[in-house]
Formats: sequence, C-alpha cells, structure tokens
Amino acid sequence: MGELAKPRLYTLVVNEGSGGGRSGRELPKVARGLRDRLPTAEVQVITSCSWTDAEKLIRTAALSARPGDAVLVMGGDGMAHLGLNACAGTDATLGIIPAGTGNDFARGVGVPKDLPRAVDAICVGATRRVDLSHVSNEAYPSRYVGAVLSTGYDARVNRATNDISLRFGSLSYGWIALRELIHFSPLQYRIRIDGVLRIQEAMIVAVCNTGMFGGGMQISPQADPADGMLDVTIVDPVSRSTLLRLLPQMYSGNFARHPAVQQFRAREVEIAGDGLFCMGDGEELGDVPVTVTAAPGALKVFVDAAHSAAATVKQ
Ligand SMILES: Nc1ncnc2c1ncn2[C@@H]1O[C@H](COP(=O)(O)OP(=O)(O)OP(=O)(O)O)[C@@H](O)[C@H]1O
Repeated sequence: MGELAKPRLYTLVVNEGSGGGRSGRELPKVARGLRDRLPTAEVQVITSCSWTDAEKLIRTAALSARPGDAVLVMGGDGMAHLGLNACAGTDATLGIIPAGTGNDFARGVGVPKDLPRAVDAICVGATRRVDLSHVSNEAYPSRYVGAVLSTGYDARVNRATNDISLRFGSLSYGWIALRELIHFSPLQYRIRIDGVLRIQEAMIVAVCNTGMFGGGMQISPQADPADGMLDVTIVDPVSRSTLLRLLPQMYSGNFARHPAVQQFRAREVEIAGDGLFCMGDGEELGDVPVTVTAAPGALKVFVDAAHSAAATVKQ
C-alpha cells in the first residue's frame, strides 16, 4: 500500500507580547479560526519566548516545509522580519497575522489589517510574490528587509523608541522624535545609487521595498513591492523646524512634495558615512557601510485576494 499523503502543515509562531499584548489576547481566536477553516490541514501553534527563540522556531519551520506548507507569524514588523528571512528562497509560503504596533510590511504587501480577515486570507490561499531588499554589511553579511532600511534621523528615532519602549512601554513616537531632534544635525553620507556616487549631507536616507515605516508613515509613497526595484528617499539638510513640520506630513505622503525630498529608483544602493547605523523593519541591523540590492519576487506571501491583481488563489 502506498504511503498516505501528509496533510499540509501550517506552523504558526507567535510573539504574545506584540502590540502591547494584543497578540497573546487574540491568539485563541486566531488559532480556532485557522483550525476551523483548514480542517484537512495540520495547524501547529507555537509560542516563542524570546527573539532568538522565535528566529529558531520560524527558521526550522521554513527549512522543513514541503511545497504547499506555510509558515505563519503572529506579531509586528519584527516577527514579519524573521518570517520573511526564513521563508525567502524556501518552499514555504509566509502568512502574517498582523498583531503588532506597526505592521508596516504586512500593510505594504496587502495583508488585511483586521485579524479575522488576515486569517481568512491565509485560509482562502491567495498568494502573491513580492520583492525583498537584500542587505549586506559587516554585522549581517546576508539579510533581507521587507519594508524600509533607514540610516538617518529616522533610524535614531527608531532605535530610541525600541530602547525606551522596553522600559516604559507607552512613551509616544512623537515625544521621542522631538527629543532626538534637539540634538540632531545633518549627517555626512557617501551614497552610491546604481553606481552613481553622491557625497552629501542629509537628514534621512531610507531604502524602501514597501513605502511605510514607523506605523504608517509614508517615507516612500510610490514604492511598489512587486516592481523589482528599490525606492530611495533622501531628505536634504533642512532646519529642525522644517523637519518637524515634514514628519506629520509623512502620514499623508505629502512630505514627498517638499523640495528637500529627493526620490530615486534603483537596483543597488551602497551607503557609507561615519557614525551611521541601519534599522531594518524596525530592528537594529549594525553599522554602515551597507549594500542594499533588490531581490525581485524573493518571497511568496498570503494576501487579501481582493488587494491585488497579482494575487492568485490556489487551494
Ligand atoms: N517571545 C518573543 N518572540 C519574539 N520577539 C520577542 C518576544 N518577546 C519579546 N520580543 C521582542 O519583541 C520585538 C518584536 O516585536 P514585534 O515586532 O513582533 O511586535 P511590536 O514591536 O509590537 O510591533 P512592530 O514591530 O510592528 O512595531 C523584538 O524587538 C523582540 O526583541
């Protein structure tokens, strides 16, 4: 007698602390939804106890995935970052249950914001291939970023927000942005965009695959995660008060119209400069020099079927 075909395996790795504990609170409903809607599949739910643990669990699931299996992460951009790094170049399709505070990558590729709808998208099986940014520096010789790699004022605010939220939890991004601005002056950059060298001072240099960071701030309103290209946003030196006025305009995308904001599309970007460091998908990724290369179609991800004509429904 032939071996019975194994059921599809959906491995869900959860950071229960994401989104200020929302992830843990919503987990029972999400797990029940997946099991009810995928009766012929095996749904495994694993709770991670740390970043390192989550990375190991997600990577193991992705490496052992057979075609048709899925690796699901429940949390914010940090968990999505681990998921996309584990799934890129494997047989696993990534599913994101966006239960974090930011969820910028999920939003940028077309994962529904609403948790029951995100579960629904996974169960329906609508998938899409999206690009990633391949990042290489001394700390991370080979890493993918799904949303935005930032290196300037934005990176400093991001790092400070991560540090402080660990201790106090509720201090707002706006307060930290103001505090960082008081001491901030333009940074000296050497940027090579598809081979063309620019030596300049800048407030912000961000390399984007999807267009948002910081929980919905549109650093690159035009970015398309399926165009095979990177989008680079440079904010030239401006006064502190101008930068302060520009920041809220990122929520509408209007900031990109300011004359100090330059945007480029490229396949490869190299960034160097004294004292600069990288934040990717909200996580600290070491110092520059860094090379960022477009990785077209590197990831298969579950999305809202209605979101994109590029989505294909298979089940
Ligand atoms: N069990 C855990 N699994 C994974 N990460 C954890 C865990 N406990 C704490 N962390 C920390 O949580 C952060 C990742 O959280 P995640 O991105 O999932 O949610 P968030 O921070 O609420 O949302 P966002 O990143 O979208 O703002 C990491 O910085 C990591 O160090």
